[in-house]
Amino acid sequence: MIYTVTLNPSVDYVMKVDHFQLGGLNRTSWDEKFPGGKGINVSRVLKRHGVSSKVLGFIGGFTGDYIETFLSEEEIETDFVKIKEDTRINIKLHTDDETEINGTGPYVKAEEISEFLHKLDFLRKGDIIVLAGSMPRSVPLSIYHAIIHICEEKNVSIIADLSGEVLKQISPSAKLFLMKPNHYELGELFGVRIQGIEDAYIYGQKLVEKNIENVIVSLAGEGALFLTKEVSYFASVPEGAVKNSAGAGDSVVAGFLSGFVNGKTRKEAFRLGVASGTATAFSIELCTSEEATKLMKEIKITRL
Ligand SMILES: Nc1ncnc2c1ncn2[C@@H]1O[C@H](COP(=O)(O)OP(=O)(O)O)[C@@H](O)[C@H]1O
Ligand SMILES: O=P(O)(O)OC[C@H]1O[C@](O)(COP(=O)(O)O)[C@@H](O)[C@@H]1O
Repeated sequence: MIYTVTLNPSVDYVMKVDHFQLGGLNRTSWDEKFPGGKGINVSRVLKRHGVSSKVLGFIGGFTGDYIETFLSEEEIETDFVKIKEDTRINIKLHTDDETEINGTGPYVKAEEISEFLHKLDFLRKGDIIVLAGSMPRSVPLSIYHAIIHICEEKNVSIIADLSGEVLKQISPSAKLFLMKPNHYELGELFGVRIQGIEDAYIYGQKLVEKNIENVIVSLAGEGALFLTKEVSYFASVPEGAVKNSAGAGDSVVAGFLSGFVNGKTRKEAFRLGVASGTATAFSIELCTSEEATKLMKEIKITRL
């Protein structure tokens, strides 16, 4: 079974504002709401690729109800810990640029954190867990150490799509099946600025040396790198009109994972991951399986 963990889900409020004026009254020319949060996006794209998973995390209030209903309508299984405060709303503002404002998230009580950790009792050998996204401020970093400890004891494979301090804390010691930083997160991890594919390769290799089995470094419109001890690939992506890149990275993780569990080679799983990421960037919502499959032939993979 695949589990995705989103400790800090969100309602993503995507809005388009023409002629945006900072400090003025602006009106949207288009707006839409979607459930968000990285693990949730991974589960939604997995489902579109025909792979089932269960969504875990903290959820609360009217925003939490919206997310649960939305996921249940898409026939995605959830097992959230219900918390008292509202799940956050993240703003995705489309002007000439894409600007994101992500909320800090609700207050989560100590007993709600314990309830979450107890839920992990059902993990079994061979399961895969995807740990993705930020944490509400009230949740201590130690929750990830606890989750990783449980997974290691139970022989559960861990995929990490984390950033900032969390990533810094867990990556030196955790045995991970897959890690997918974007170039910015990779740079943050090593205290450097990643400028281009060569830098991404150098620092991505450092993660492979730390015993991370598969590393994907995504570089937005520049493509992505796939690095392992045995082999490394670069995938180029086609040019196209970016409609909404929120969820593109999550789609890379979901595409790779669906390819992997369906028995594709790692190279082809990587291709499906990158195609899924680009298909999501080129659409308003997360990609469909058809959109990703259609792009597969345009993803050129080079062995490094
Ligand atoms: N401008 C773009 N053109 C084509 N593909 C894109 C573009 N931006 C993102 N993607 C696709 O989405 C993937 C993830 O994007 P990236 O921005 O690196 O990750 P994240 O969403 O985690 O920040 C890229 O590897 C690529 O496949
Ligand atoms: O937990 P964080 O880091 O605040 O990120 C949450 C945001 O990330 C997203 O999951 C999108 O992530 P990616 O663009 O990295 O794939 C949004 O749906 C959500 O608003």
